[in-house]
Amino acid sequence: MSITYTFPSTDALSSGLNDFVAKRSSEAIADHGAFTVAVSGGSLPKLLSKELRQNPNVDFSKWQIFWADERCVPLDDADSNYRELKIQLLDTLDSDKQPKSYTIGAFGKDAEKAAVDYEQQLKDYFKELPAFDLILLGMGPDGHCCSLFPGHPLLNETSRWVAPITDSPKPPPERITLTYPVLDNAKAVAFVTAGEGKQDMLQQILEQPQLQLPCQRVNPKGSVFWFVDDAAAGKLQKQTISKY
Ligand SMILES: O=C1O[C@H](COP(=O)(O)O)[C@@H](O)[C@H](O)[C@H]1O
Repeated sequence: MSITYTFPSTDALSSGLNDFVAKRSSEAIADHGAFTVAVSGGSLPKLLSKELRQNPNVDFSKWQIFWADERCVPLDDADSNYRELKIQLLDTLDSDKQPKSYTIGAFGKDAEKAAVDYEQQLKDYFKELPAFDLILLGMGPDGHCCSLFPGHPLLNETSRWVAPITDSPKPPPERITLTYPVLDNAKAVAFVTAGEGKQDMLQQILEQPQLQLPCQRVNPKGSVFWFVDDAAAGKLQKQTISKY
């Protein structure tokens, strides 16, 4: 099942996302004592954190945060997906509210070593194929999500949970990414995208399923949600959209 929610502005989008994530977090913590979430980079950390960081009802200390993809750079590098979430969310939380963050190891540009190490971190926590409570994904202007790019052989990876990529068309070239076996085993996946620059790609992804772009190939056991602003939704047919 896929549901698309649109919002009149990016502030309203952040607000809707805050409600949604807070509810998912509370339900997961009530059910099994933790909220396992995989977070993307790009524009997502800012859209996610704007309201969420001030939400007193979210028990961040029970969050287990993994990254949907990460660039093979130091954690304090401007390209680090971890760094962006740290700035937008983690640094704003009190020390007793800090989540557990599972960051990429320090292997320089060695994406293979980083992927093996990150998969082991997932295995140590989940013991079996991860069933994330929520995976939060962005949508690149070419339809990529995580570091799964159109036409790339990694789209066909079926055994690794975390794969290396050394030829990412978007810099930096060396990255690691969750693979479809993990994405498709999630309890819920939420795509978040905003801005007029995403209009054409969003229309293709939601209304031209035959294209089989990376975002369209995400087919989890749980539901898929799209959180988009009106600017990005400008070319969608009305029946594609639901009210939040
Ligand atoms: O490189 C990446 O890009 C995508 C999309 O980013 P956006 O800025 O267009 O939202 C992001 O989801 C991914 O995590 C990141 O590594």
